[in-house]
Amino acid sequence: MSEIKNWRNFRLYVITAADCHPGRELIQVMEQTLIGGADMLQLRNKTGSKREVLEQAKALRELTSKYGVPFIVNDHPDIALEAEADGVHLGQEDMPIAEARQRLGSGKIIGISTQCVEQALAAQAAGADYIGAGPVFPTRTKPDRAAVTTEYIRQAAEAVSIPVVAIGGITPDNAETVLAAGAKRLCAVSAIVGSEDPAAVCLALRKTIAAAGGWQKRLITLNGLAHPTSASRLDELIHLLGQGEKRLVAELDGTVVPRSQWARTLLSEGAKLELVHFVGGG
Ligand SMILES: Cc1ncc(COP(=O)(O)OP(=O)(O)O)c(N)n1
Ligand SMILES: Cc1ncsc1CCOP(=O)(O)O
Ligand SMILES: [Mg+2]
Repeated sequence: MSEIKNWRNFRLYVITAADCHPGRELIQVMEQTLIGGADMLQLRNKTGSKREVLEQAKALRELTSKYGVPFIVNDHPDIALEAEADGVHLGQEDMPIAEARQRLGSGKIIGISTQCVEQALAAQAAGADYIGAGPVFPTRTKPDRAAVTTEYIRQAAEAVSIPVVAIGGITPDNAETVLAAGAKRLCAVSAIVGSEDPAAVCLALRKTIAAAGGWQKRLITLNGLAHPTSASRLDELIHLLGQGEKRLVAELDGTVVPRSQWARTLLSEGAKLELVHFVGGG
């Protein structure tokens, strides 16, 4: 089992697809997803050389570490290890779980793609840490795989106790349907990284997940009072409080956080936050 703190609370998983954003840098696009609230990232590069994948993995490792977000490498346990990723994602035709576990050790996350309940149960029994369930809808990102429909999402959510993440053709327009089928976690690729504004799409998906009750609340202390919040970052909380435009000083656990760092500052359970308005002028 993994040692990465609280990673199971993830709700919005984003996977790279460089062909969806020609002319825009991978790292910049993925940073936008983190700013929008992605809380799990995967590097998926099906065409690059191993050297290129390793370079991208190292860069994404550095980026995700800044945001405290788990980072997974698709298909390549060896690259996951070398880049110090948090884990690997494997499909039914990839390396068997037992072999990947042996290579990675117990501290890394192993995710497995599934398309039916038998595969979900087998993955759980073999020690998978989470399963991907999909494609829920037909998708050009994985064109040869038939859609499993939301019926499988319902079945998978019931069948296993490890986290299930719904994937495939998910957009802000159909997310509610997937959540209504029992998904608590969504993964989207083209709808996010192919958008002009990946942060806005992530925020829209997060809102839908939160509205479905799937966004875990943290209990923090705000100006001395208990305050349950669905915000995971300081900027998000301040926005939810309607204070975004105000002149504010934010002190988190005794340290003043400059406004430029609010988007990178995570709120953990039990955090103590003081928000003080300051009045300018003489
Ligand atoms: C979260 C998640 N779910 C499913 C997949 C697909 O993995 P796989 O079936 O091995 O197909 P490729 O992605 O390797 O083409 C995934 N990568 N991530
Ligand atoms: C990698 C993968 N595995 C199942 S569906 C899928 C692709 C999902 O991409 P999109 O969100 O663009 O449909
Ligand atoms: Mg694979």
